[in-house]
Amino acid sequence: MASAHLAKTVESGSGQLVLIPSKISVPNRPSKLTHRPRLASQLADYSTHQLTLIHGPAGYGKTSLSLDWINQLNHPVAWFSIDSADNEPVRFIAYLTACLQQATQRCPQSLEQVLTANPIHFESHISRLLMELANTDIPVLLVLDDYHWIDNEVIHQGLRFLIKHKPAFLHIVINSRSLPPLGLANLRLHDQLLEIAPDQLAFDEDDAHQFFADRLPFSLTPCQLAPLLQQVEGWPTVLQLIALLSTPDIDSFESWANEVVKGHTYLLDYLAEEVLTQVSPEIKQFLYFSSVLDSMNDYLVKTVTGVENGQAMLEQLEQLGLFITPLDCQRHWYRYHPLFSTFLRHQLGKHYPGQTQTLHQRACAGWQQLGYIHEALTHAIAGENHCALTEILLKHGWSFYQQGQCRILQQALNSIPSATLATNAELTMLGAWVAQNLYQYDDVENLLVQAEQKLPQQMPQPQWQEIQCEFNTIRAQLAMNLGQIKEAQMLAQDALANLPEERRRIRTVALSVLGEASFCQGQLTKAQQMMEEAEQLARLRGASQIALWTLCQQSEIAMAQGYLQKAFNIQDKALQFATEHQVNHLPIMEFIHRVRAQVLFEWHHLDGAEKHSLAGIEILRPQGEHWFLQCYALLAKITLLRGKHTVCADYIQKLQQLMQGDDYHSDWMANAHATMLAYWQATQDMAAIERWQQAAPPLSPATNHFYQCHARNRARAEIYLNQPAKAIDILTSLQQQAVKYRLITDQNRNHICFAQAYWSQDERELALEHLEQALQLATTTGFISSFLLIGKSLIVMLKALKQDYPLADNELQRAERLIKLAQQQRSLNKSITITLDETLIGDILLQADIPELIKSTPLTKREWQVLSLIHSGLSNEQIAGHLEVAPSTIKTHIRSLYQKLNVNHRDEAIDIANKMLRTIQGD
Ligand SMILES: Nc1ncnc2c1ncn2[C@@H]1O[C@H](COP(=O)(O)OP(=O)(O)OP(=O)(O)O)[C@@H](O)[C@H]1O
Repeated sequence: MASAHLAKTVESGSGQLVLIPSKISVPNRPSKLTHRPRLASQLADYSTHQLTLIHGPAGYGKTSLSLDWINQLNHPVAWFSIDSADNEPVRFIAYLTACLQQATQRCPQSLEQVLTANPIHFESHISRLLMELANTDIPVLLVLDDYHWIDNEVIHQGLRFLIKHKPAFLHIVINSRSLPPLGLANLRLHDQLLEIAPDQLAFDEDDAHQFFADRLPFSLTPCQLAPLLQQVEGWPTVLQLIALLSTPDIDSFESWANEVVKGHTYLLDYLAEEVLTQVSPEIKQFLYFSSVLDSMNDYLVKTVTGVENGQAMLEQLEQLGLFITPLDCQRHWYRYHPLFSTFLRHQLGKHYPGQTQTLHQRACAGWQQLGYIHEALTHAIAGENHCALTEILLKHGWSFYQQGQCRILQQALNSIPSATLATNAELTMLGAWVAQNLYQYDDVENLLVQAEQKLPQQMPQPQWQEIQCEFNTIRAQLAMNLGQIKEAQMLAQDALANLPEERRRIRTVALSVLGEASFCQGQLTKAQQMMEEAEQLARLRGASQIALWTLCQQSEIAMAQGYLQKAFNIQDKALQFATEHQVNHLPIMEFIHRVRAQVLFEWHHLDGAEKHSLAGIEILRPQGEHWFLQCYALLAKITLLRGKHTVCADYIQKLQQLMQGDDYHSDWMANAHATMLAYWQATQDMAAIERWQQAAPPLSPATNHFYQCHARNRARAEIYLNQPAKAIDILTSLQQQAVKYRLITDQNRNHICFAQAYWSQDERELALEHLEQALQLATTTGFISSFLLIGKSLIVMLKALKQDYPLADNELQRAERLIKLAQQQRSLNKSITITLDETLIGDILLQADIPELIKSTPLTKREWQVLSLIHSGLSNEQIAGHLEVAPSTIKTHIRSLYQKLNVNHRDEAIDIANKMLRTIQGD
């Protein structure tokens, strides 16, 4: 705690020192002091040490920790709050004596002497003091708070003497920002020093959690707390500043915390008052100049600040507790606390305007000299050093790109004026690939067009043609990403025909574009071969982005072929590749996580699917929410199968919002629409389905999985809107194409849709035929979830299938597992959604709680039918029409039915049917 006392020596008329009582009183323990058990247990060991030293930068909680600690102890405490004026030996010894006298009620002579005799001999006075204090066995704690004010060697020497000769009952505690020269190394060596260092003083998550819980009207989750704590590196004063002025709701808390962390004026003022006032002008300038460095060593600080003794300066800053941390055991590398850095940079701008750029340029040269190119590039950007930027990018840009360092590349390229960039083909291509990689498609075309206006005049025609081929390959990839298959194919073919053999990297890209185009056109085998070849070439050239892209494509092809296990294994390869090449952060990794989530979802590994969808979102967070569409669609389907209505509704809303404002690739749209339709069906939102149907995009030839998905969405909408015949028409042509192009996964999905359509049309036999074929294909695909999305009616369909068809063992097992899962599934809509069917009657009769009469006097087949139709909400006339009999016949059936069910009204009959069905439906 910085002393609140005025550092004034008051002398009475007699020349006696008058002591300020509050400097030797233990400060009041603040009521909301956070108890820190981790540190308390360390301090509990104090009596076995000669000295306790609590050291750390300003406001790190040294005083607070001591106050909390002594509050737990039952001992007398001699407390001395030191300030700048106490650097005088006489004054220091007077206060030291007085606080000990006050705590022990002893040594009156020493006090008398020190207050009157002037000058005194420091060490002999301490000897006298110790003699007077002798013969007591009550433990006493002497706390010297803010010892960093002392730099008088006489006082240090006296204190070393005191520490060495102190009696056992006395324990000395020193709180200091700097490391005092009190023989610490020797004490450490003999295990005589109990030391609480800055990294221990910093608040950890437990401390911070308790601290905010005592102060805020809302609680912070670990996810909110951890990043904040990381940014402030546990510095209690900053947390106090955040808590003190925080508003009563969590949203403004976060923005306020953010403001403080970025360098709020209160924090800057605190540091200016508490820290800068205590350092020499040379140190101040060194701090300002070196603040442009995120980490530093002797060479760098010399290069940047111009000092001759860089290492000695760094060690001195550490010794003074100036928010500097060594980064290695040898203490060659250091860094400042990030908030202190912010503060220093602020001061640098204020006191040395115009100097910052020069310092960054020096730092850039320094890092380059040491061979750290990334750091050099950062400073070249900050120093707007165009020459250095161009030089570094031309020399190292592509290797940065291969390592996936697209963000810094983009920053660097953005720092070069666009007119300059356009005259450099290499940098333009680098920029275009970076933008395409970051999904900033508009920027790709802009960069290419600008260069096309300048470059042809700068070089011979053949060279320009070669460059244009490269430009067209980038455009081919872009067209592919935008779903313009023909355009992409044309550009890639042209590039391959005209690019020289030695341009291998770009030829590999063109090959992968052609592979993808083949895939989209239904040529799966050809696509697979091209992608494998492109993968090999990319691996040979160490082109990690292209290698990953081709692996993703291979995984998608395997999925389309129905080989989900193969797709899964390819994804493993991709994940392993990314780890080996340390490119797990690349935007393309979202693709891998997404396809992995799709497979896991199909296999009903919902937790795994969720994990990978969330991982995909995290990877694309810097790109913005637009790119979350696919992962949101997956998460919506997962929550739908889990029966989590509210969460699912949230995701559906997000999908709708994203699609309102943006244009997406057909693949993305089709997946999102499929999810939305499944949700509307589950919630029986027919109006939404109708609206979707009216605005649905037109059908395209379904040569690939996304056009198949799109057409199937149309068929699904027809089924849900009770137009199964229309659905069957769409599905029939869809299935023909799926068979023609060997799209097995789509065939599997189409069969499921067929089954649903025929079932709702009461075409039981055809429905079961398709269901059986779907089950057959599922032995290859491993499908579970696509079946479950049918909802509860899957139960009765599968029971009927089991009864009517001799199923192979593995199909039977899958059918039984599906029935179980469908029964356990929580639906979004709590109503009974399955209908009474003859297949279910056997199951129903086995239930314990059905009316006895049904068991003893079973319903006839007709009566079951009638009960089923009553349950479906049909009137007597409608039932008669449906069964093609006279209304009077239906009345007779109903009378008999009521008798057997022992009921008098229609509602009661419906109620019983509901109960019976619920036992089958589960939920
Ligand atoms: N255990 C704690 N509980 C609550 N607040 C704390 C605690 N430790 C530190 N703080 C907060 O941090 C601020 C600084 O703490 P403290 O004065 O103890 O630091 P210091 O290291 O002694 O500072 P200086 O270097 O200026 O002497 C306090 O005013 C308080 O708001």
